[in-house]
Amino acid sequence: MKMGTALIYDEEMTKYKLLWVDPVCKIEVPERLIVSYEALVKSGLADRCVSIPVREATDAEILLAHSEEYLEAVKKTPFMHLEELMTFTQKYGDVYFHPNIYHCAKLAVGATLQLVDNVMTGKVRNGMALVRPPGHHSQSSAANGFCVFNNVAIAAQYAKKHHKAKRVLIVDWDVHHGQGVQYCFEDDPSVLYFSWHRYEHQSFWPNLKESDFDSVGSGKGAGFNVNVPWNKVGMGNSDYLAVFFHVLLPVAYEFSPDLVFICAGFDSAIGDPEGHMSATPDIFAHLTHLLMNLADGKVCAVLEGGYNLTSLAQSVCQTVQTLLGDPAPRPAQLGGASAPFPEEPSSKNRRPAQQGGSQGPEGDAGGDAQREEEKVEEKEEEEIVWPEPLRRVAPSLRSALLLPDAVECPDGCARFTCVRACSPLNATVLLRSPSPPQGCGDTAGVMQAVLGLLLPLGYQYEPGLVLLARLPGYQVEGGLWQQLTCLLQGLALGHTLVLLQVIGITASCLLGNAALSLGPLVAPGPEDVGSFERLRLRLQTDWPLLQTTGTFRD
Ligand SMILES: CC(O)(O)NCCCCN
Ligand SMILES: [Zn+2]
Repeated sequence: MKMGTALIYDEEMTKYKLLWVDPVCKIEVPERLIVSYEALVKSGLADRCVSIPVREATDAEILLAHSEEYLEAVKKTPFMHLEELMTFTQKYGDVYFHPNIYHCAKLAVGATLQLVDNVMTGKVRNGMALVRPPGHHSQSSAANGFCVFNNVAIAAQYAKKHHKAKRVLIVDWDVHHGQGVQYCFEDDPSVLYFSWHRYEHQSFWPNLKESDFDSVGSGKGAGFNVNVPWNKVGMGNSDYLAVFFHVLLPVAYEFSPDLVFICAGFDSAIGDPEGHMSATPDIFAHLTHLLMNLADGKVCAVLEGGYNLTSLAQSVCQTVQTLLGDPAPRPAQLGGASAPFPEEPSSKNRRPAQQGGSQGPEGDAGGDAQREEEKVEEKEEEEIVWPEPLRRVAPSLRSALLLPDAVECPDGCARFTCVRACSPLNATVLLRSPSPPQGCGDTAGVMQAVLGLLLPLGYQYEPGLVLLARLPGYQVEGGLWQQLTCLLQGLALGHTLVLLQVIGITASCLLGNAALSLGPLVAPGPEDVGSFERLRLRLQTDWPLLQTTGTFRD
């Protein structure tokens, strides 16, 4: 199984900015990329990644999701002077142009396609493209929401065309609805688009009726568009995990994609001036981990939004460190709606005053009003603090095995005589016993129980150790066993003790490899569904993460 995480970034994409006063666009600053990349370098994560160079997208690639006339119009912007750029910008909503933004937009698409090439050809297992301008709002003939070309929509079309991808999953955890992606794949059953987004009954930007939960796609694409609108702010870690367990993951496993994109916008993190959500940066480690066993681990994360420079940098690091295979941290603040953090934070996580950005033309009238508004906003922002994510240390030895002498030790594992001796991340005790009877329960039913019961319970219980036993009588077939072994490593900081008869397929998971895809799942049997639902209803009063109805009623 291929290892390695690609990181695609080029500082050229920091070389455009807002050239006039625009209170809506002033948050989209070059520093977003700078602080993210610097945090990856400072934490040592950048060095652990495979650095892949960016390239410019070709016209043909851009035309996979945009019209000729739009591309031709954008091609003219490098030669425009300020007034022409402002006039051109007026044609679109909540976006700005700059003489260098066309070049950067081609690099953002090209970087995303480089990531797809390296993942789909197995040169790396997964990766992240740190790009700007973002993409998920731009449409066939329109720039929108700081986006010029739709990086992920183009890349999904590209993966289908050039890498024969049959089913592509796009998970959009940005706090804004990526309507550009939804429009692009509206009637396409080969691309499943999932988005949660701040909505507040259509009162939040982009104020679209089609961002509501009843937009499910059309024609052959009906059912392949999943919108989760947040009708209030302050959604937290429990809400995000509950949506993954009870909505996204069952659909994603049934869809069984051969490639996963993440529209990785971090304005859904705490402290963001757009999102006003309460989820802490460490939650992106868990969201990433829960997606990494789809598509045989082929995950391409592409930066979208994120405007609090502190939570953005922390969230990017949490995401990349998980793509690298490090165990996820203990999730903070689980158990129902997020509670306000203690007054005295362990660190001063504050949004630094915006450097650079919108210095309008001299003597502009808006200056004082804008400074007033900024003071109000800064004050509001100042109150939001959160704990610094804990350092996640991956032990040098990932997996150790206690084996009978005659049994060969799989590559990458270490034979040990006692767990304490080498304090590995996980450990396995191999039991000698007659070959196990065949599996029980159907795959879909077991996966439904894993996603809808076992994982929510496990996250709420926060065990110090996960004990996995594959013993006679209650066998699950290999692919399921791998999914279970991988998914449960998101708990207990990855400390997993496995008791089993057969080592091969399990060792691969314990070494951090992705579980093999289960293939498209059929509906679980009615008796499974019934017993599962009765159990969930009985348990949910004690385990809020099992709740699926009360959580979302606004
Ligand atoms: C990429 C993005 O989703 O963060 N853009 C947000 C634009 C907001 C305009 N009011
Ligand atoms: Zn956004």
